[in-house]
Amino acid sequence: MGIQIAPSILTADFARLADEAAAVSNADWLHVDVMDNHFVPNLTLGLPIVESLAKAAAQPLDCHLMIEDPDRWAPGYVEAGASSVTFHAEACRAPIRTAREIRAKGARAALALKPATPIEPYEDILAEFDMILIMTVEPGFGGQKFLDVCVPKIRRTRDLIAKHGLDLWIEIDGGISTETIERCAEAGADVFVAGSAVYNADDPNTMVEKLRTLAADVTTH
Ligand SMILES: O=C(CO)[C@H](O)[C@H](O)COP(=O)(O)O
Repeated sequence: MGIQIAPSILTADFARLADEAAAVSNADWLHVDVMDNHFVPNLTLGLPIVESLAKAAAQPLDCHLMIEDPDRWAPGYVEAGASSVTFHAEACRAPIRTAREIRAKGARAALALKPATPIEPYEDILAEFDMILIMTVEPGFGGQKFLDVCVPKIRRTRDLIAKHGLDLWIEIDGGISTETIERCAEAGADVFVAGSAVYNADDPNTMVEKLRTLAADVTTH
């Protein structure tokens, strides 16, 4: 699939979401951060807005659930129109069942890891997923500083995927900019979430292309 850029609408104007989606028309995905004020200390949006955005946006929706009890809610996001649904390892009670439900409904299933959560305990269930999302900030807010300490986990995840001969994408989320994207791409990431770097840029579409080029130039896997 190559390098993919997923602008996060967390930094967009929530009153103009359709226009904000159109402003990143050359992005591969629209990244939608669903926060419940329990799993993370912030509250954003839920199923009704995802359902409307799925109809209004040209890009497929990449829904990142930062919520408690994703086992209950995740399949509903596929029904609402998400093409990829990510839930957190730290919040999920039945990751295999939930991933299978997401896939059975026709979307890609992804497992997210907070910065202090290792990938190794999930090695045996990697094949249940289409993507691993590695957080490079503590989840909850846009505009935070990239955590360099997460980069070795990207490399270890890429090695585990190769060891098992799988075809998973690795998505990176948090503090991604022209300053930080190359070290993540070098380590093996291929899907890049960027909120403030894209939506605070003078021209969001130009920034999407700049990020894509920087990552593609250093990708080796
Ligand atoms: O999941 C998130 C926060 O929990 C956001 O997607 C992420 O932080 C993107 O924002 P930025 O690129 O500004 O860091």
